[in-house]
Amino acid sequence: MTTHYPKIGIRPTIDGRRRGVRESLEVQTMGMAERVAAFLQENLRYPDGSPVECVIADSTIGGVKEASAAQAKFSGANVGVSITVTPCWCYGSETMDMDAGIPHAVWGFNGTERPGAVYLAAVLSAYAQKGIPAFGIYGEDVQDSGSEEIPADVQAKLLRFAKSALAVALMKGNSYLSMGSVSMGIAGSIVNDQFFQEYLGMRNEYIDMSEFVRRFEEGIYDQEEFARALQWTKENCQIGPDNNPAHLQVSSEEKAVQLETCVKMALIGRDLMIGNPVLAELGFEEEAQGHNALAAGFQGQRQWTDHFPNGDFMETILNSSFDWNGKRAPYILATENDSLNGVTMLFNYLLTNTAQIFADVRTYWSPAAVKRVTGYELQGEAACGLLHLINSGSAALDGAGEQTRDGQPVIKPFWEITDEEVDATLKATQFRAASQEYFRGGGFSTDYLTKGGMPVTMARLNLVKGLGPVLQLAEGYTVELPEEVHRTLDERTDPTWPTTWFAPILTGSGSFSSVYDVMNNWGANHGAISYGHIGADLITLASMLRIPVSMHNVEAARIFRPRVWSLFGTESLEAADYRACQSFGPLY
Ligand SMILES: C[C@H](O)[C@@H](O)[C@@H](O)C(=O)CO
Ligand SMILES: [Mn+2]
Repeated sequence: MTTHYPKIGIRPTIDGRRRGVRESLEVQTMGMAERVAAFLQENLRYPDGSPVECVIADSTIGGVKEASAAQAKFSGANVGVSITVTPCWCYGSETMDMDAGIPHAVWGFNGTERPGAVYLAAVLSAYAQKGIPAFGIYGEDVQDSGSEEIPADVQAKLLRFAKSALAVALMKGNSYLSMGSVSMGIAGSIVNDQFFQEYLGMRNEYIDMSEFVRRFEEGIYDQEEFARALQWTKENCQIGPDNNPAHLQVSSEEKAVQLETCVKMALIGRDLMIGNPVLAELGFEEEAQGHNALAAGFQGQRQWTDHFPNGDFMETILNSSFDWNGKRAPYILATENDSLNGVTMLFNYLLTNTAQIFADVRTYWSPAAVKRVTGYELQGEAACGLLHLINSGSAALDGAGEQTRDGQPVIKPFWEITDEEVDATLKATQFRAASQEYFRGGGFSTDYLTKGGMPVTMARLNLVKGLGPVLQLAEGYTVELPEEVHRTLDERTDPTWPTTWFAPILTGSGSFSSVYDVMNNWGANHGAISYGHIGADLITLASMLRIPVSMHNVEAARIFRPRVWSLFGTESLEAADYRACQSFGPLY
């Protein structure tokens, strides 16, 4: 994984006319750039928790010579995001950033002394004409020329743009690693390399699951870390009751061996993704390199799980914000090698720096069906029905909701999580013998119940022949049911798997007319669930990648796409989005 993170390039553009105009604007223009840089550095962080870095052009940009000097500086500094700021008129196509491979935004100061908005409109039309979509940022209220303030509405747009643009930049050049191949015919695990290459700028790497066996047998893992990891697991991960019928339960000796295999798998899966210098010390220089994977998927079912312990422990631990080495950034690992859900998890993660829940979108429970089965009347956020999100596999432990902010359950970036929250999460989780009928090789599934009341967003990427990738998302809340109601519903499925009860927010139209409609329009068997209402960020990110959004419940006021999208129509934003994405085509 690339550790030299991409930077945000800031370009102060200016009216090139000397002998009065340019001179009078130098301080204000460069000041805008400096204040935007400081603002972004204060508010955005890279996946390792360090503040994002901005690079400001050496001079204000009044013409093409200075534009290319800025370009040269940026290309030597790994700039992956471009923000142009100006309080005044500048020469549109002469000052614009022409790098078509990165996201662009322009903030035109809303003032009266100088025409920043006129430049904004002029340069955005140049971007439109040249096929380089750019985001326009224009404050709603007029500011005085001396104002050093970044108004709240401008701040919100700068953050939404920069967060999404950094996600684009962070993906570029990294890999998705398939560990195994297609799981049980799941289309998302028929990995489409064209999609990764053209839409995400990512490479596809592949290994056969037999590589795990080779590493077990030849001892290609850090033995010291393995001993430490196993001990930590035994001390911290509670083994819950075995739910298998008596004749299928395996002995405790056999379970102990399975647990060792599960822990080894976690070490090996991580090493395959990002490499491990210790392997070089053991004489395995090639293996020490890893696959530069920012995300991965593990096939598991069936060739692996019919014989070996399942991937649940590995998937859960790697996706979580901590392990035996302490708190750390999650690794993004999809169950069943569902690469499209893996990429959705990656989007969610890069926008939030938080661990993700991977789940089957298993059951729509109507109020009537819940009432019939339990006698309970669904209420509150759940009054119109619920989705049961549950899966063997990749739900991060963080999904239990045992972290808090202002007394409310949350999922935080790893650097904000306390030791007490790690403990509470482990105490809220059981590792339960895998269902032997499904998993003949055994293993342990992660069992927790997500705390209610968390704002979350469920998203999913789909591929459609002739159309390409399409994103769908639903903002909503996690729900806490009365204990016996949960138990009755959970026991009808597989109670050894983690459950999240999800109530999407309804808008009364389209796919959000009812909870049933949300379920009925979901594109595949999985969803990626993130803490927070991040639908607007996902929409912005999708537009940068030219991925249309087929269903969402985000109000129009929060939707922020490149300005040129409005030239594809403003009456139906959804239709305009499809036309714009099709017209521009994939980013790479
Ligand atoms: C055990 C089963 O095969 C599950 O893994 C199955 O329901 C899925 O998760 C399919 O995505
Ligand atoms: Mn599944």
